[in-house]
Amino acid sequence: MSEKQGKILIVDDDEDILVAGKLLLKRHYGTVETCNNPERIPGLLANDSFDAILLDMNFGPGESSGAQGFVWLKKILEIDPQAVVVMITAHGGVGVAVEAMKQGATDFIAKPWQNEKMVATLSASVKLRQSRSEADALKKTNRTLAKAASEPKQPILGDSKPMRDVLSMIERAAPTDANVLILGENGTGKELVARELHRQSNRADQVFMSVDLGAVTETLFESELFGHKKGAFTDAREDRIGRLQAADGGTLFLDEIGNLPLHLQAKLLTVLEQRHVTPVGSDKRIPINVRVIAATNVAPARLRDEDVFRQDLLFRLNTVEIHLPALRERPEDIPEIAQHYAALYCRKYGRPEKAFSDDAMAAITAYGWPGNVRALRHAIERAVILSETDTFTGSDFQFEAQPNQPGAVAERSTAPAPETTETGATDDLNLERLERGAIEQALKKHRYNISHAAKDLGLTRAALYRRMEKHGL
Ligand SMILES: Nc1ncnc2c1ncn2[C@@H]1O[C@H](COP(=O)(O)OP(=O)(O)OP(=O)(O)O)[C@@H](O)[C@H]1O
Repeated sequence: MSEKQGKILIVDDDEDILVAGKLLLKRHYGTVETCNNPERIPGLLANDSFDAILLDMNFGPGESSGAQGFVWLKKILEIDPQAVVVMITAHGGVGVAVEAMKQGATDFIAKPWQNEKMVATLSASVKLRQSRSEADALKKTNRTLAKAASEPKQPILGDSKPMRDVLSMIERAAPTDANVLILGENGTGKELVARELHRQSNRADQVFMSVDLGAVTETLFESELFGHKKGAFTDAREDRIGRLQAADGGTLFLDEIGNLPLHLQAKLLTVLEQRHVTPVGSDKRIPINVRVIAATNVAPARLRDEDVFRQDLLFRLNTVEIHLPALRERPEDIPEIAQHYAALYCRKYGRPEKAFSDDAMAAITAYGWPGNVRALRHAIERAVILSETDTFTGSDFQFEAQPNQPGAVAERSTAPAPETTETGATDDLNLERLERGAIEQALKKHRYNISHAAKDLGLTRAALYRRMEKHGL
């Protein structure tokens, strides 16, 4: 907004002041309204929004205590807490003006005023109003976005005993603000559970901020989490708010916490203990109020090894621990999950809904699903796209051989493994197939630990997930 467009209100019972003020300010602002009776203020504010209000401290002959000014200042701020009010004081009434500022006035002008001083004060006040309005609008947008983001997009499916226990833990832990550590293999639904904890918590209309610690590089860890000041390092071209500060008031989800190197674990612990962050290059400590939910696929026994994970950090994170069972430990949940995602993808791809033949359901229920629910979901999506029959049959699903897995089903893969020569080099130079082969190999090598497989392949976890989806893995 340029100053020419601003809207100013002058409230004073002295007509001369009103005329002089209007004449002066008209040159700088789009609208200047005047009012000689403060009783009209509520009516004016009900119909209009002003960028600044000039308010006299005293109304009526002989008044000099400023009492009425305080009354009307309070009233204005009740009607519009973002209002910017500049008090007009009698010469020598500085003490009263200072008291008015303590009570919420933005500034004051002493009568008789100097024109330049009046214009400068009003200009600063209008800018303040503008930034207050912007901050207010941003807060409202944030709240709406946070609410939309925490709407339940995906139900947590499964009615097996272990899943009923998980749901009951969520219900009990969610409203308490206690830190929660979620443990489970890749694809078991850890992030889904974290979002559900947030959704059922008292912070549900605040932000849910997710940080994938497996994807944050060591060099950028502090800047990403704690923020930085402009100029703190070569690439710091402007101030940046860290993820922890951005999560203020809401829930901070620390995913892949088990992948954090020990020295960074120490830094994270300090911040969580002291409940404030200091951006890189700044000496200002910023208080933060976050509920921490962390997740990892690292096995509990390994997490309790102090050479791998700081035990003081573990104790800070695991006030409540939720263990997500692998899908092979609850095969009775598979039909419900399969049917849910089949219906979802049939709708998404505009296919008529399809049932599962008995042999198809038996095959997917018997399979060990090393990639857990995520892999089952992808298998269903692929079957929806490729299946040409009225019902899903066993041949619509491809399973990897799992020799050591109870319940493993026949091996069948769409892409034949690239043939290797005696030297171990491959003759098949088709890039797509090579990529698929390398990903399959890495996943098997790391027992479907996505972070480790991604690292081995030189990819981020997100990039690996995208490629797994592309190849239907
Ligand atoms: N119980 C469940 N019901 C429905 N969908 C589920 C369930 N568990 C997981 N999923 C789905 O599986 C996919 C993976 O879930 P999610 O990302 O929460 O797993 P994760 O354990 O956090 O995985 P990772 O450790 O690899 O990050 C998502 O698409 C999610 O919707």
